[in-house]
Amino acid sequence: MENNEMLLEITGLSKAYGKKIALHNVNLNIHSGQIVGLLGPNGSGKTTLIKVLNGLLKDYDGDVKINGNPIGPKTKSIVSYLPDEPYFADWMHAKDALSLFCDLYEDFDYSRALELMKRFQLTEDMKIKSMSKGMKEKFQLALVMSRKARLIVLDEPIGGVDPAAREVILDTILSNYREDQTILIATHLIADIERIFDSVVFIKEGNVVLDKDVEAIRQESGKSIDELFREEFRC
Ligand SMILES: Nc1ncnc2c1ncn2[C@@H]1O[C@H](COP(=O)(O)OP(=O)(O)OP(=O)(O)O)[C@@H](O)[C@H]1O
Repeated sequence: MENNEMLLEITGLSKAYGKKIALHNVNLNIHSGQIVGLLGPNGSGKTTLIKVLNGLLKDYDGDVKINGNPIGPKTKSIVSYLPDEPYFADWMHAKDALSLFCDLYEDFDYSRALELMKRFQLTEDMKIKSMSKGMKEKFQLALVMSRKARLIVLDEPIGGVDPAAREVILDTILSNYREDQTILIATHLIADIERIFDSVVFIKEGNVVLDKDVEAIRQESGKSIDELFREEFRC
């Protein structure tokens, strides 16, 4: 589905927390219309990179542009972010969170959110507090995927759901993204998710060590992404 427009341009990105270097001179370009896996072991810098893209971390070195704009209000309005933990208050009902998204994001498509919720067997009158971990994940994913954002960033989107529900979620991601969108997915569940990746980025101790098309990897190495990852990161 890739089109040639460059959506994300990262040049010389470095970020340290005190003495700890989390990202080291990262260079990365990502085109529109792809699903990209951001893969690396614990502490390799994935969340730090995601936070930079979302405008949540500002004190970094280097240059980051999304759709030609430096990180700021313009990019925030075109990035839809699923964090790896629940972010709605327990007192809310699903319909309150839907209204919140409607107020916050001009590009939010309410009817699409309802469609996705239906697919996930969730209803507007459900209370967030009474949802299981997996139900909360599905609900948040339905909201995040219902923005017509250019970049959708999903941090561990299927960590809390059972294997059957994982398949439904992956099919939903595949069938709901458009050509002008890019989806960046950080995950440890590589074997489960790799079927939907167009390309992958391996990150190791803050460095990008691989940035490649999945088809090329499979053809050149004869390996799955999961196998390649295990080889690269074996201790
Ligand atoms: N707020 C912080 N203060 C200090 N160090 C931090 C902070 N956040 C992250 N780090 C450090 O930066 C490095 C990268 O962390 P990051 O959370 O980006 O990794 P990650 O790849 O997302 O890990 P995981 O897969 O476990 O979520 C780690 O060494 C981590 O300890």
